[in-house]
Amino acid sequence: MCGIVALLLGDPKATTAAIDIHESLYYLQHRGQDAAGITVSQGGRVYQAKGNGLVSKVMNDGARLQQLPGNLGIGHLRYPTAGTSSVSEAQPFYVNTPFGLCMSVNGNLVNTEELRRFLDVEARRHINSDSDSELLLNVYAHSLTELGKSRANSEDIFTALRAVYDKCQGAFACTVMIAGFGILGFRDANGIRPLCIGSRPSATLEGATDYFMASESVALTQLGFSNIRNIKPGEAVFVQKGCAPIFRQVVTPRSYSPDIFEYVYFARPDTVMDGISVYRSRQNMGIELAKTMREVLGDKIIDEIDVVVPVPETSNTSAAALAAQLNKPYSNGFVKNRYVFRTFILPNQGLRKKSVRRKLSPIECEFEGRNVLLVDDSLVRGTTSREIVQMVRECKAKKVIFASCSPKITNQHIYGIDLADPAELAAHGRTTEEIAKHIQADHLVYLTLEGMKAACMDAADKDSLVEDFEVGVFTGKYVTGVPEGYHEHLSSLRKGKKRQAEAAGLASEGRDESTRNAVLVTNSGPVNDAGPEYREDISIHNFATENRNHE
Ligand SMILES: O=P(O)(O)OC[C@H]1O[C@H](OP(=O)(O)OP(=O)(O)O)[C@H](O)[C@@H]1O
Ligand SMILES: NC(=O)CC[C@H](N)C(=O)O
Ligand SMILES: [Mg+2]
Repeated sequence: MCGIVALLLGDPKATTAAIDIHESLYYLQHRGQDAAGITVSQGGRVYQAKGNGLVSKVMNDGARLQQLPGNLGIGHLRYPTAGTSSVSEAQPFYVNTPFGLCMSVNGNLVNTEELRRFLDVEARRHINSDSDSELLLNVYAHSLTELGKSRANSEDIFTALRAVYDKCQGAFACTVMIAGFGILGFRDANGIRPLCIGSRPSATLEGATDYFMASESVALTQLGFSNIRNIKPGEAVFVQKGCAPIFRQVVTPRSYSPDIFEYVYFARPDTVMDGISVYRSRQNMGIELAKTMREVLGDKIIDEIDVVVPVPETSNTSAAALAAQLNKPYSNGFVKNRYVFRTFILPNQGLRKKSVRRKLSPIECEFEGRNVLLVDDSLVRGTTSREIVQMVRECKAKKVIFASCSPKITNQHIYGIDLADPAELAAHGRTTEEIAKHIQADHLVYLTLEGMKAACMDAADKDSLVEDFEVGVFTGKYVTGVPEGYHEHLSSLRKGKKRQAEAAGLASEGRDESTRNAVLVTNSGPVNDAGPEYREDISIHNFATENRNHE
């Protein structure tokens, strides 16, 4: 679930867009820890720095910003869902034809094979990586080229987008920079992935306005932007140098169904997404979960609970509300190591496992001799819950009850969160009792899907247009539908990649990710690194290009 941004400074002489973009990426780091990148433009020339790692590492604590002059630009934080973790798939992507186009994508496409064939055979564009985002950029670039203009106007920018909506199936929110011209943002026709825009007065040119787009409102508010407006499903916004933004409904919206996973896990609590406060939605989930627990477990078991403990960090908000609703003491019984990041979005299972203990440690006296209720936002592979329950038992708790703010996760997430092969999900083929046994809890309670949806809807402000939520991970029904054989295709890609990694001896658990190469690309397109690729899941092999015969 990547983070994307775009900025246009109102002062045409300004050169500091990269400084603000860099700053904003710190507020979105939780959306992707694998790679980061910034691309800016000055006088029509494109400058770019990207690589594997956190923003601070890639930008060398800001030292690289000196090489990034410009008054407009885009940024990206990557959490891979397609292709590999290779640095050649770090974003933004750049293509020189037409006009110098750069793109940052949050999302995932489900018809990549078809797009690859189209780009190879019909559009005759070379694709240099396994990333689905590179495909999306090239579909747009091809469509813009087909207009046959040597200079584009804002109308052309929107017209060319129609092909993206026609051809690309899946979920996407994108920011684009057209070198020296302006910034563009657009969102899929169901509004699955988020994007918003805001403005602030220019600090250096009186009367001028800066415009900024980002995945989450927190990045805007922290940088002094206000008048925040969500881009609607199927809508685009273009901000040309020196002009006010133009909003355009490119295609008819199919629905307004944001991904519910943003609210339960992904987004920061200080974000308001599509008119719904993430913080309030999590509080409501806690309240709903308390009610469900009473229904499922009965008063006796609830009365015996001595303490409610969140599994930091995302569940803190829900757990506090749940404790208040049950009238039970709340304790921060786990200490979160502030130097360890999100474990779920780490790229392999060995790292995830190791990270849980490194990240969370129990305060023994908060558990000893007590009936403990542990609350987490989600139970996906069960990596966290198994370790945590074990730790609480080591602290001599009397009883361990586990409660999840999400319903059972039984299906793949196909729109930008790399959940796992369904067979790796804790709930795969198991009843609730069997899952409780698997994580060694005495009882396990899940929030219902209706409860979770209601919790989010009840947190909506009066202007929110959200109609429903994308909940395919819980139901197996996805708002866009998927091409026939897609799940089997994903599964065989995963297996192939795993076999490849094992054969190369690279699948060892807990391998140090810092051995990956990082490069600084300035004013250039995607570059293939020679570094090891040992991500254990999806890799899409570029058969089309490989088999191309020029004779
Ligand atoms: O069942 P699992 O496969 O372990 O996945 C679920 C866990 O992963 C996430 O935590 P994470 O450490 O990523 O982030 P957080 O600090 O925001 O809670 C999530 O909040 C759950 O705790
Ligand atoms: N999490 C995301 O939004 C991923 C974007 C894109 N599919 C990639 O793998 O790079
Ligand atoms: Mg967590």
